[in-house]
Amino acid sequence: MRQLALDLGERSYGIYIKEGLLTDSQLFSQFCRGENILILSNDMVAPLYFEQLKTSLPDKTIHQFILPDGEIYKNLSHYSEVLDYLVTQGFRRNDTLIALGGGVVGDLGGFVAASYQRGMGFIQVPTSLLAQVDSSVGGKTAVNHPLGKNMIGAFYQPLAVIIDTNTLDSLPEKEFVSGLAEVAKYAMLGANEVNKLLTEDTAAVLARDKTKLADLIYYSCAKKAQVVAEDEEEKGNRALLNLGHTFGHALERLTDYKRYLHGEAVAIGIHIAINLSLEKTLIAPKTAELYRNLLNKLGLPDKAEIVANTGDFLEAMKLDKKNVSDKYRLVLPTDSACVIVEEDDIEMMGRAITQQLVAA
Ligand SMILES: NC(=O)c1ccc[n+]([C@@H]2O[C@H](COP(=O)([O-])OP(=O)(O)OC[C@H]3O[C@@H](n4cnc5c(N)ncnc54)[C@H](O)[C@@H]3O)[C@@H](O)[C@H]2O)c1
Ligand SMILES: O=C(O)C(=O)C[C@@H](O)[C@H](O)[C@H](O)COP(=O)(O)O
Ligand SMILES: [Zn+2]
Repeated sequence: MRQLALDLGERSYGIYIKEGLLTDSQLFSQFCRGENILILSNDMVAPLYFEQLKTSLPDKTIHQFILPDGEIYKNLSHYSEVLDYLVTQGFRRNDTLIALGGGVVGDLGGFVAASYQRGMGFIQVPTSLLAQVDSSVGGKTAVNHPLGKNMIGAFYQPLAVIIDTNTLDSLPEKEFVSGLAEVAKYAMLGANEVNKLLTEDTAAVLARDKTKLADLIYYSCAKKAQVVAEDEEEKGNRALLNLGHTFGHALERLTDYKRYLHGEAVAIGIHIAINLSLEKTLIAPKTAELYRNLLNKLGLPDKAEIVANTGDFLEAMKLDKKNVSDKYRLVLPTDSACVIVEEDDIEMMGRAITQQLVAA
């Protein structure tokens, strides 16, 4: 088993990566608190994996809550439905919520766990690539508001992240590729092992070679754990993990969370960030080309088909959580890793956005 720790003092936790962990009852019994367990999942993932997970919890009373599948359901109304269930079933603070699914289930479930009786036990069991390399680690939990992505949430760390890499066998290709955007992000943030796997073993990664994937997940989580351990609540360098997200989140919001998967929107957002880095001469054209080629080779989109003007984009970007003043706070790639810059040149940002838009 590959294993990592996210070092947060008394709230440190382990990230466990191996094929078949869904049925590892020893591992689950180590982290499940209380008598009652709520397995939160959705109507795509639950039919595939709920029963397996249930066998790992023989001594507990198991409840399930199944959300409809999709980003559009990561909202306050579904958050509230889960809370209603916990209250009416008499869950206690000492009980545990297990999020079984992709980032949507993990983000919504984490926010429920954070707020139910001011914090119940929480375990992340991510089943999509994106959730295994990114969303299950680091404690950002949230739901969307119609006007802004992840607008309502909390920092709340899980007790453990248990990654069964076998679940990736059933993940649709488009979702798999979407997860690779966040992996490419780590490469651009200077995670050398991740970069090496993506560039030298591209075919094996795309063919979902088990060993390469386990390595990719391990090194991605290691990079994220290191950044979060140094800045849990995004007071500084954690914002680097937001590369591509200022524009990506605006794109998701302008398309009502329906048209682009999160990773797809982030990939387009990274291209916009590269455009800005080029204009500000923060990056050499050769490095920019390398990054663009990497994203293209992974099968990610580079242009958004959207009926919106740059004004709509810039308006949506105003709600970005990184902003601390009237300026936009952006993460921009350089020849080595990325930098955080404050920007208020609307014209320049408009040009960078326009280059990645095509008429729908
Ligand atoms: N909290 C964080 O740090 C963080 C980081 C990155 C992304 N996110 C959030 O995560 C979400 C995106 O996550 P996602 O890409 O996992 O989306 P998702 O949760 O919608 O899952 C993607 C799709 O794959 C399906 N699926 C998941 N696992 C499967 C499996 N093993 N087999 C078959 N189908 C499976 C899901 O039902 C869904 O249809 C966004 O809401 C994004 O904002 C959060
Ligand atoms: O963990 C982080 O920090 C990230 O920024 C990871 C992102 O991939 C993720 O999409 C996150 O949910 C974005 O956070 P937000 O604060 O911009 O909503
Ligand atoms: Zn993301």
